[in-house]
Amino acid sequence: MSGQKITVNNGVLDVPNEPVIPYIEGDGIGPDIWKAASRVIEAAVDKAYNGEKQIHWKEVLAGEKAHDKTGEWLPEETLDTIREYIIAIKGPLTTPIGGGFRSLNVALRQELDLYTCLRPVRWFEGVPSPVKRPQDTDMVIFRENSEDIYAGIEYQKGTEDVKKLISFLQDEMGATKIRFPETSGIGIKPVSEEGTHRLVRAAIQYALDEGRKSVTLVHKGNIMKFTEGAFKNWGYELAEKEFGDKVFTWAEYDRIVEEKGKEAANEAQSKAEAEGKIIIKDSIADIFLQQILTRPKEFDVVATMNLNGDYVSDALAAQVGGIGIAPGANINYASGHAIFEATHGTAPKYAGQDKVNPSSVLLSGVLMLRHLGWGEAADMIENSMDKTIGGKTVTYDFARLMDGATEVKCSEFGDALINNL
Ligand SMILES: NC(=O)C1=CN([C@@H]2O[C@H](COP(=O)(O)OP(=O)(O)OC[C@H]3O[C@@H](n4cnc5c(N)ncnc54)[C@H](OP(=O)(O)O)[C@@H]3O)[C@@H](O)[C@H]2O)C=CC1
Ligand SMILES: O=C(O)CCC(=O)C(=O)O
Ligand SMILES: [Mg+2]
Repeated sequence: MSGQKITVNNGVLDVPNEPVIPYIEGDGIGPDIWKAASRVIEAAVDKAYNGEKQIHWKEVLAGEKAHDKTGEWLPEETLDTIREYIIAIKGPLTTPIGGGFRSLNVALRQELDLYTCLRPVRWFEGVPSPVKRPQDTDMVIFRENSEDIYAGIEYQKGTEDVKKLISFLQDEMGATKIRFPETSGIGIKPVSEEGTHRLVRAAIQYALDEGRKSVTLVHKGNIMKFTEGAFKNWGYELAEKEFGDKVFTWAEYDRIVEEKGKEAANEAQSKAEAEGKIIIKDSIADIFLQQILTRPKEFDVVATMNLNGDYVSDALAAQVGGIGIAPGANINYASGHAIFEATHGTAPKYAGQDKVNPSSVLLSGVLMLRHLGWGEAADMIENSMDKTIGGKTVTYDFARLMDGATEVKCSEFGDALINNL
């Protein structure tokens, strides 16, 4: 196979003109969307660089295809290949509910320590949305990707393990609030200072690099004090310690209120805003879900834990047209490793129908191109998307919400995008 390896030095990528990029096709709708999206990416790269740059795709196996071919759901070879080639892209993978194997998506993130799940949420001209002003939603989610209840530390009802754990909690830790100990399953929620620091650091650095206005720490710290509440406190501490006068935090605001009153605190915040400092604030997760809908302009970069980030990603995607157009990336900023993937899953009822919207995985490819420094090709795809959707040539998910749309198949939408490059 031709092509060269991407290398990384101190977290900085060295990208050859013909990089080898591993891809996982994915389960369910994966093959359909990958086929359409990869063709568009190839065409855009070819056009943007007059054939001087080219991606050499290298298929790696995971999920049902891997199981059929190798008997394993996530072969070690797949992990080794992604470790070696640094950057990869994937389609969605199925996770059984309530039993069976644990999420392969989560396993990939954990194995490669891809601690940031980056999910930008913005509206594209012409995309149908359930809100009146979808253009007001422009946020970038930094979801912690390696900890929380999502880590998969769980014990099933009735097992020896759960009995042992419940006895330990009751007899040695003084827990009195397990309501039905005989019939409980137990899940564990690890949230660490280190994990919080590296995620919040990445979010603030992104806000500075991209000229964003604020970072909101989203948590349920009033109820889960030592996990979600600690996330908030550690986030503020990190912001003040590492970013100093580049930020103004609501923790600082509260201190000014205590010392000098509210008016002085408001003045200090206004001054910080005028000086272009990043405002670091926080919001409790339940009210946050209301406010992103009612006052989306007040939010910009969002840093949160794993489960909150999962919920918030799909909720915000809805505001800008739905999960069919919601990209993402899983990144370790220190090692340089990254896997780009859509926010949505395998949508099994549409598998093999060449029907669904390939935009989420395609826009994940756009994020990947930007990450590689190939912004010209990325811009070209986004412009083509504006033009194609603006011309009302769309897949079923948008067509059902638009008047006068031409509904096309997944592959045909890919063709239209290529024509409009
Ligand atoms: N990163 C990953 O690989 C992820 C994997 N999953 C896994 O996927 C499986 C299915 O999960 P499920 O809860 O059904 O969620 P999905 O995201 O797979 O699908 C839910 C619904 O979202 C809409 N949708 C999803 N993708 C598209 C698309 N490309 N274009 C248009 N509409 C789309 C469809 O809506 P409608 O019915 O309205 O047409 C679909 O029925 C599970 O096993 C889950 O664990 C889930 C999320 C992420
Ligand atoms: O791993 C899964 O099956 C679901 C993951 C998910 O919903 C997400 O990461 O957004
Ligand atoms: Mg999800």
